[in-house]
Amino acid sequence: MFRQFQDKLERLIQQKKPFVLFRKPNETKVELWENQEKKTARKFSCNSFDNSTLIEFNDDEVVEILIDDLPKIELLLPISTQNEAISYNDYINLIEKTVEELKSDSDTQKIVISRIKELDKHDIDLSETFKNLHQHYPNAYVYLRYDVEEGCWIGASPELLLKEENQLIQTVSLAGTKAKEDDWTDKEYHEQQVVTDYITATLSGFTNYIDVDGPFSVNAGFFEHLKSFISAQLIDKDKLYDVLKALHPTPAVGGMPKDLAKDFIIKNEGYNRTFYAGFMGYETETEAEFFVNLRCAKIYQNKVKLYVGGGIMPDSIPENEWNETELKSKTIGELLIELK
Ligand SMILES: C=C(O[C@@H]1C=C(C(=O)O)C=C[C@H]1O)C(=O)O
Repeated sequence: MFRQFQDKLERLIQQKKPFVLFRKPNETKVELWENQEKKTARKFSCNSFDNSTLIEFNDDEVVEILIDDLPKIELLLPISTQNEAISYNDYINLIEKTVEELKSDSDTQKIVISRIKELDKHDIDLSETFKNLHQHYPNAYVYLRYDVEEGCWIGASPELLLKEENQLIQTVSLAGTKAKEDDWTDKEYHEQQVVTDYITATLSGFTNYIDVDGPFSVNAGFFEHLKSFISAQLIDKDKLYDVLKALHPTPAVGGMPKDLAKDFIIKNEGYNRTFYAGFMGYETETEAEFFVNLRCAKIYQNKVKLYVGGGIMPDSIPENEWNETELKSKTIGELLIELK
């Protein structure tokens, strides 16, 4: 399999064709997918936050190898001339504005605000970075996606959006972030409950037997989150995409209510999230699994752009929100490996 994997990767790089590599949670193998531009039972999809872009790869010759055998990945990456990072002061003002919106008589209860943090790092070793993410985040969905126009995205998502197998569906409510040494407060429990309530209400139109287990405090590398495990029985298998569409963006990455929060984000955040906080995943004849594109970065020839955000509630403190995004930026930022 190693030879096949290497040949396929080399061919795709040479032909400048898009591809995606991913390692599912708790696995030790990495899969390589291309778009064969024909209808196949195996499909990988990647959807932008605002639903304006959907990328699909159909591939019935997916190859996989052990992560330790992942060869070098040498790509000609684009150069970024645009500085998209927001300053500390501008971010504080943005959070203040968001808190005002939440306290006003508008119906918004929660809005997730995010930013780009730029790192002056070049010559990233993509293969070694991928291996590093795999080792540090065994429970995450680790991926690398390349496209000549768009460039290279890499990430380690801690958040399952939807898994389906034999009509049993699973998802999680993941929200609330704290440093390991701190204690949880009502603010985070409330923030996470908003997500759980939204997910169960959304699923109730499509499923039977909804079960919620949690919330539990879970380790996310440099910090912790609150997480509930949700499962249910899908009534009609053909409605999987309807469930996905109805869930996305959950209040874990958008806000509540969904449309008001999304409008506020698009008007005020000051940059285009593109694929950050969108979702991606695969489906085969027997199962489907989609993750929220969080803890991700775009790798350029001359820099790295990290995408980080956090849920804002009426009692959020702007400085803490900046610190939370700094902490989240370490998930990928501290694990990047430069070429020797
Ligand atoms: C928005 C992000 O993370 C989400 C927001 C969280 C929060 O507000 O506490 C926690 C987990 C994620 O659902 C991110 O990592 O960029």
